Order: sequence, then C-alpha cells, then structure tokens
Amino acid sequence: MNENMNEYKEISNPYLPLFIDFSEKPVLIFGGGTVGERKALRFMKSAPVTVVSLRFTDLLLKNAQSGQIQILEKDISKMSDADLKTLMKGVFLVVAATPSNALNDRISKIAKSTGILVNHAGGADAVVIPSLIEKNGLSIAISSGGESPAVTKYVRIQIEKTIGSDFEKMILIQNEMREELKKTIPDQKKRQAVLWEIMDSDEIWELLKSDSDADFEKAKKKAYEIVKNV
Ligand SMILES: C[C@@]1(CC(=O)O)c2cc3[nH]c(cc4nc(cc5[nH]c(cc(n2)[C@H]1CCC(=O)O)[C@@](C)(CC(=O)O)[C@@H]5CCC(=O)O)C(CC(=O)O)=C4CCC(=O)O)c(CCC(=O)O)c3CC(=O)O
Ligand SMILES: NC(=O)C1=CN([C@@H]2O[C@H](COP(=O)(O)OP(=O)(O)OC[C@H]3O[C@@H](n4cnc5c(N)ncnc54)[C@H](O)[C@@H]3O)[C@@H](O)[C@H]2O)C=CC1
Repeated sequence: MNENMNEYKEISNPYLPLFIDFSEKPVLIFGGGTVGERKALRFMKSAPVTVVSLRFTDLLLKNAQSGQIQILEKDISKMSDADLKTLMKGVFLVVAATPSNALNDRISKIAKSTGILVNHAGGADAVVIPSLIEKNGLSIAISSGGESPAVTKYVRIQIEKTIGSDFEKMILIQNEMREELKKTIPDQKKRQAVLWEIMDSDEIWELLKSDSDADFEKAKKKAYEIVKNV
C-alpha cells in the first residue's frame, strides 16, 4: 500500500446515523430557497415543519396553502437573538439554510445554546442530512460526513438500482418466519440461525426475483420447510 492510500484511511467521520420518529417533532427551517425547500420536503412527510424566510419557492408556497407546512415571512437578519430563541422554543431540529453563512452560524449558535439539534446548509454541523433511499421496505441513509455531497448522491443513485422488490418480499417472509419461530423455538441463537438459513437460500432469492405471485408462495413454502426442519 502506498502512502496516499494511508491518507485516505485517515479520513475520520464522527457522525452516526439514527432513524428517529419525527412525528410530533417540530422542525424549523431558516431560508425558503432551493435548499430549504429540499429539507422541508424531506421532513414534512412526518414532522410539523415551519419555514422562516423573506421569500419562498413556489413549491413551499403550494405546501403552505394546502396546510402541509407553516410559513413565516420575516427578515431573519433583523431578528434579535431573543426573538430567534423564542421562535425555536419546543423545536426538535433547526435547519439553517439562508445564503449567508454568517447568519447560518448565528442561527446555529443560538440553537446550540438552547440544546437544540442543528443542521447547517453551509457545511457539516451537529446534524448532517444524508441521502435517503426509501424503496421496497428498506430505508438506507448515506453520508460522506460532509466531505462530498455529490459522491453521496451518486452512491444513492447506484444503490437505488440494486434494491428490487425481492427485498420487500424477503422482509415479508423474514417477518412472518421470525414471528413463527418465536412461538416454537425458545433459543434466540437458534432462531437467528434459521432466519439466516432462509436468507442464504439462493433458491428463495431466485423465486423472489420473479413477478409471479405463485413463485412468492413457493418461496414462502420453502421458508416454512426450513423452519419445520429445525
Ligand atoms: C454538509 C451537508 C449539510 C447538509 O445539508 O446537511 C451539505 C453541504 C453542502 N452541499 C453543497 C452542495 C451540494 N449538495 C448536494 C446534494 C445534497 N446535499 C446533501 C447533504 C449535505 N450537503 C450535507 C452533507 C452530506 C454528506 O455527508 O455527504 C444531501 C445528501 C441531502 C439533502 O440536502 O437533501 C443532498 C443529496 C440528496 C440526493 O441524494 O439527491 C449536491 C449534489 C447535486 O445537487 O448535484 C451539491 C453540489 C455538488 C457538491 O458540492 O458536492 C454545498 C455547497 C458547496 C459549494 O458551495 O460549492 C454545501 C455546503 C458545503 O459543504 O460547503
Ligand atoms: N446543504 C446543501 O445541501 C446545500 C447547501 N448550499 C448552500 O445553502 C445556501 C442556500 O442555498 P439556496 O437555497 O440554493 O439559496 P436560495 O437563494 O435559493 O435561497 C435562499 C433563501 O433564503 C432567503 N433569505 C435570504 N436572506 C434572508 C434573510 N435575511 N431573512 C430571511 N430569509 C432570507 C431567501 O428569501 C431565499 O428564500 C447557500 O449558502 C448554498 O451555498 C447549496 C447547495 C446545497
């Protein structure tokens, strides 16, 4: 291995992913432009979202009209620290997405001083928003620890191509089998081994790749046979 390879290994990433239930966790976004819009669309699927900005994208206005998000028209640079603090009260996550890094830094500092998580559009801060794949029963989050959002997006596109409906069908089968096994096998290690036997079955994966319902039933039958043979 040459010296440059060792340099690549040096890149350290302190960020850890979590899947958090955002329902009833308010998100407050500063800046209603392209970036603020992208973050708002992500969070509004589960969380109550408010966007504070001078102007808003058409899509943000549309979502405000239909009640999906709240908007607040304000010049943030004219707001005092105390006003910003009041606005942040009870908020779970603040997103600083104005075009001014100085303003974003100020928002971030205030959020941190009150113990609120903050995402900063101008670089990696307390929270980094990952690329997200939600396909066929799986959620996959990708991040480069803020080093290259373009690579993150590229990886998302590559992985998305590989997640077929066979994964969703395997999740259904695994879920059914693990419930079945809990009823019949008290030893967790044994249950784990059986689930992996099903997972490692090329025959089952082949059947799951097919579009036909009959093949899905065949795969399930095969899984039940493995369970019964323990
Ligand atoms: C640190 C972070 C903070 C955060 O926002 O959380 C951040 C920061 C910055 N991004 C910038 C630019 C771009 N961002 C994207 C795309 C995404 N950016 C996202 C996240 C993050 N972006 C966090 C780190 C994520 C990680 O760890 O990898 C994604 C994953 C999630 C989302 O935003 O929804 C989403 C992809 C969603 C998808 O899968 O589609 C593209 C790609 C494109 O659009 O082609 C470009 C142009 C190409 C490039 O610059 O790479 C700039 C301006 C740089 C400049 O001024 O030149 C900064 C500021 C800076 O760091 O300087
Ligand atoms: N994190 C990320 O994924 C990315 C971050 N960026 C960075 O994010 C920042 C924002 O980018 P865009 O959304 O593309 O900009 P934009 O120009 O599309 O939107 C900025 C928004 O902020 C509002 N705004 C500006 N000053 C304000 C003030 N004083 N008070 C209230 N609202 C104010 C504007 O009305 C506008 O709605 C830029 O600094 C950019 O470098 C850019 C691309 C990706």
